[in-house]
Amino acid sequence: MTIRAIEWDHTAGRDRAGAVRLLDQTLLPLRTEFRTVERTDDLVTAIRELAVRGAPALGVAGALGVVVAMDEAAREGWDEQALQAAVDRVRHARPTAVNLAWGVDEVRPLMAAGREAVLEAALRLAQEDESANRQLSRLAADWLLERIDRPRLRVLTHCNAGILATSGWGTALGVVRELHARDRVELVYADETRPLFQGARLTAYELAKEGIPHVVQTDSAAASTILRGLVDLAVVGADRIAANGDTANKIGTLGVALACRDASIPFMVAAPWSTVDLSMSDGSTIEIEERDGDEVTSWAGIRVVPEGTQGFNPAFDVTPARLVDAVSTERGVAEPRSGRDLEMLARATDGVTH
Ligand SMILES: CSC[C@@H](O)[C@@H](O)C(=O)COP(=O)(O)O
Repeated sequence: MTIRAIEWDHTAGRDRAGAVRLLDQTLLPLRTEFRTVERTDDLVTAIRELAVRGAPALGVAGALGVVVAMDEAAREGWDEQALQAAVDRVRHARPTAVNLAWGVDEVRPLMAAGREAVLEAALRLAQEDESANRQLSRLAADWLLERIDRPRLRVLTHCNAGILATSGWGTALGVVRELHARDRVELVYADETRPLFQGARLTAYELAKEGIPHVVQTDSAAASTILRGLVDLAVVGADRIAANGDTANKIGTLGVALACRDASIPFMVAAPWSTVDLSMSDGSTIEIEERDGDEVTSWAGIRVVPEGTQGFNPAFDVTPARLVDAVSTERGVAEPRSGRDLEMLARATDGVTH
């Protein structure tokens, strides 16, 4: 699958100076449509609506968002304060995935060097994301195949951590793709991922395109599927990983991890280093995005709860390090449950780039 969730279109935009091109993920899998974004607030809206989503893709959105803001400032005659405020709006569009702020912060210092320098850095960041994903997928597959003695693996995943959530290849689904390339996948159980169905709509879309055997199950089936012995491992992406291995990911991930622990099967997190937040020693201070309750109380625009009943809609949960067997990154595989956490991996690989 060669589709890109987010890229820079060099000739798009009103004056053909370039603009962000997003695959509108709110419409998949029924429609494949793209949004051309050349205004900061349209990018913020696209991020909030989840037209572009997934932590690594949000990192790219953050970095390219700085270019969008600079171009808009030039067009509209904004002063420096208005420009910086626009960049901040992108940076804070969603709170949980550290990649979004990271993407902005990576290129922001280059603003003084001019728009081309920022654009070049943002495009490099996107490229590096894809190569990081490929590397962490290879390392993850090696780790898993050393530990699970089966010709082909039955894999459970939650939400969407594939091509659509990154600038290419994918993280958790990148691991699945790597295993599939080695002819080691029997079946993927994709949790549908309520309330916005990233698993049913997006993960199934990617797996189908790749020809990887899969089924979609309700989120509430996951624990039972695991305890019935139908699954050999779970692999998920992450929005933020604290130094000790506590991991924020899509709501429902924690239940998967608890079931994996009870069944004594590996629970793996797959994420590029840009998702690791060493400034947080543990996950207790990770801000959990709370989304509109209507996403829970309605389905396809139809209200499914009684009038007057409110929805509660935390978008992420934090899985404690004690439940995380492995975190595969491009810098290596940490094993938080055994005490080999991200801090240790950082120290061991300081200065190592892949
Ligand atoms: C490689 S994507 C990792 C995570 O960002 C993903 O698992 C996830 O939870 C995405 O949530 P979303 O709300 O769709 O942005």
